[in-house]
Amino acid sequence: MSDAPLRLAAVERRYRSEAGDLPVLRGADLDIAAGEIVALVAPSGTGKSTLLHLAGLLEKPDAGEVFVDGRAAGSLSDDGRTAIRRTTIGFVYQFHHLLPEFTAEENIALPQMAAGASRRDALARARDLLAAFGLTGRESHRPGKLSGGEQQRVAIARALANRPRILLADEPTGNLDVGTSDRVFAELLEQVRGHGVAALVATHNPALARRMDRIVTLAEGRVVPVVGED
Ligand SMILES: Nc1ncnc2c1ncn2[C@@H]1O[C@H](COP(=O)(O)OP(=O)(O)OP(=O)(O)O)[C@@H](O)[C@H]1O
Repeated sequence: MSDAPLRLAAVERRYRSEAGDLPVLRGADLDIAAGEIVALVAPSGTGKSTLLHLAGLLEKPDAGEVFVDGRAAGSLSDDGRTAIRRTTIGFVYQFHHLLPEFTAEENIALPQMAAGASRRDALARARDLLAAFGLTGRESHRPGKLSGGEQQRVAIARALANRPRILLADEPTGNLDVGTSDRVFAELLEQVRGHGVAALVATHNPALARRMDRIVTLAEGRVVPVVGED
């Protein structure tokens, strides 16, 4: 039995439509160790979002199993899955989904409070994370008063707020210029390595992918390694 924070074993997912069945994942296997960051680089439509949704317990596989810290997600109730999503998994979406009526620090504090932290502790951690991502001075800004890149950094900080065991990200630095993207990614790496997070990052950016521990792609519904060309 693997003790990897995240393990997908023989996962299958197909979508049904009037045109027939579309098998997207057909026996996908993936293990991510604590402190390991894996790049998922695959053409559009091959199933990256589907894989991230299954890993994040947002969808259930048609066959196979997702293990979080060795526990089979299929054996959990809906409440149990929600609890794991809240406390164990951090998500960074392509479109950040920050709450517009709350400030940057509140956006990072709220998931901590939902997981049981006091408002005071949650805000203190929010400020630390904002500082780590270069956003000191922006704590009280609402998302509408932040640039796209700043909003994305707040979203990354929010994903890390509950010290997740697993981080799932879809183009986490997509809106950032090269210099900012480098710095934000360096901080993300430090958080992942320093806190033993298992991270899966979908990206179309080959330079970013090369900075991760390994690169995988999707081929015929399976996860396959990409061997470096240099
Ligand atoms: N809810 C759904 N119902 C029917 N088909 C779906 C559904 N979700 C995804 N698909 C189809 O499944 C395939 C994989 O979709 P997915 O979003 O996982 O791809 P992706 O690799 O993330 O693509 P992109 O890089 O464009 O975001 C696509 O052909 C898509 O049209």
